[in-house]
Amino acid sequence: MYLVTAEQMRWLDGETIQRLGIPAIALMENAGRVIAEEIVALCRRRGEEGGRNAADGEDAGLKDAALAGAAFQVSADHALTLDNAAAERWLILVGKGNNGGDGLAAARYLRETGIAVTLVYAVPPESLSGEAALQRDAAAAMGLPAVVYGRDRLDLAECSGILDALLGTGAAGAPRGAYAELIAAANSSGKVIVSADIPSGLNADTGETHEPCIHASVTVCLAFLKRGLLQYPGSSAAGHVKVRAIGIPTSLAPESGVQVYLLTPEVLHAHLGVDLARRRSPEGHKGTYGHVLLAAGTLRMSGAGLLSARAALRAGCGLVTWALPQKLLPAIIGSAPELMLADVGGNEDGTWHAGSVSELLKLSKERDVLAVGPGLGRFESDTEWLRHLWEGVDCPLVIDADALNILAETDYKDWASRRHPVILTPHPGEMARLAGVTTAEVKRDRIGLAMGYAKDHGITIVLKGAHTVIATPEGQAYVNTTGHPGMGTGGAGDVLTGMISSLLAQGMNETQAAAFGVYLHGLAGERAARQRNNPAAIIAGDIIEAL
Ligand SMILES: NC(=O)C1=CN([C@@H]2O[C@H](COP(=O)(O)OP(=O)(O)OC[C@H]3O[C@@H](n4cnc5c(N)ncnc54)[C@H](O)[C@@H]3O)[C@@H](O)[C@H]2O)[C@@H](O)CC1
Ligand SMILES: [K+]
Repeated sequence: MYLVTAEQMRWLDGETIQRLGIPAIALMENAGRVIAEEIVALCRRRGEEGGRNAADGEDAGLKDAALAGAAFQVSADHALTLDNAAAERWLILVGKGNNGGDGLAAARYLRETGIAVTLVYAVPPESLSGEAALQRDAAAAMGLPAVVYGRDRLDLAECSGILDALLGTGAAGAPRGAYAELIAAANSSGKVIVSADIPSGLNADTGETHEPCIHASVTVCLAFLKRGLLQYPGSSAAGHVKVRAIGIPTSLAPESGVQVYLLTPEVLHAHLGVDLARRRSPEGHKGTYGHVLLAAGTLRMSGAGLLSARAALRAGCGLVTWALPQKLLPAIIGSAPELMLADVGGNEDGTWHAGSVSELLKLSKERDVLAVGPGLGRFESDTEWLRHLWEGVDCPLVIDADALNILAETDYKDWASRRHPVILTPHPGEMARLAGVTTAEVKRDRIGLAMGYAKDHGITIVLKGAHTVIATPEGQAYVNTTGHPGMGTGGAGDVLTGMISSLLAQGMNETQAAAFGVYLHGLAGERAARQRNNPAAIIAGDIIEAL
């Protein structure tokens, strides 16, 4: 599934209208219809929860008896049929553009089901133009009641739900005037809100929410997912997102320049070529599945290394060698018998020493991946140390945690010189240090920033957080959907580093390893949450055990 920008969406709309010859009003009719269907579905769920369909059994019995002898059967349009329609009163907030037009079309379909609707125009209806004006006239001809905000009396307390069709992908900047007032009033009404396409007040590309922004329970996203719906805080404002087709062919998408995908099993398999079944050769042995070298851990943060190493093994590689300061050895020996340990010297207090670089370079010759960073800490001349690894290690590099902070401080930026792939796995704070911006700037557009950085530097970025973004050197990005807030726990990132390294060692390319690693990590977190019965109880080790 694609994730588009507002500009790409405009291009796709335009091509459908011009190249395919589908009139814009037809697309708007489809939009109105699918929005109405989702509102009906929501009302039905609400009715069922309220136990209002208690008499259904009796009805069904009668219908069965009547149909038993019938040769000819007719059924109503189920998607637009609602038993308790008379109990519903919806306000349709209508903006000036095509988003408002979608709302007007939806209002007509809703009225057909028996739901009472009132149109609330944010601007005088005379100011609507194009297809939106056609919809305005159709609604008026059908006799739908309408008020104009600021001119007529309006009481939001009298409705059972609100359709937000104020602003869509054509919005520019923070909602102004009547738009802002209606958004604020809708949010404070306590009523259920459904947004047409995107919540009004949301930046469709970045997920930034302007002040004010609609807080919807459901967003009926039209044709293609908009990037902003997958980025926070936009994700929270959108509520449950339903993507509905309106007649714009998916086959046009590649030409629109879209480069961002939702990370689903289908994308992993069909687009990225990942073998989801993870078949192993009957002839395979530990040497077949790759060997990870991990440089991680200090005396005070030995757990980070241990978690990474164990996660790598659980993710399927044949062997893991953990290179660590000598002082850690007595504490670690026996804690994970499957691991190989390599003493690389170090300081008296159990921290790393820059002199370890020659031993690491030697060790890396026999290994398929070097993962560096979890619990590494900082030490004297660490920037030189990392530069030597960068230049000298003849296999893919995965760089995490403190190693990212070291990298951010080096002036060594000869990224293109590496023959083998580099994967960086920053959280937003580390990403900010790498890119020389603030954490707030990273969060303002996680997808855009990760894509730009990965492409500029020819590396793969795994920007962690809710909906982790994987950005490739070729300029594509994948946005993850697995996982949950319970995974915000110490060590979860170390586990991910181990998993990605393990998949690389098993022969996946850097995009496959990063994307599949992130996806599996989230899935394992979900399984761990089910096993514990509560996401809050999860610790990083549970994620490893759930693999
Ligand atoms: N063919 C198409 O283009 C289709 C578009 N669709 C709908 O059309 C939407 C995009 O429509 P438009 O491009 O007309 O734009 P919008 O309907 O999103 O809104 C643009 C209008 O809102 C006003 N406006 C913009 N920013 C504002 C702000 N900050 N404060 C107050 N007023 C502001 C301006 O008057 C502008 O004309 C989509 O989100 C979707 O809902 C659908 O009807 C399907 C087909
Ligand atoms: K909207």
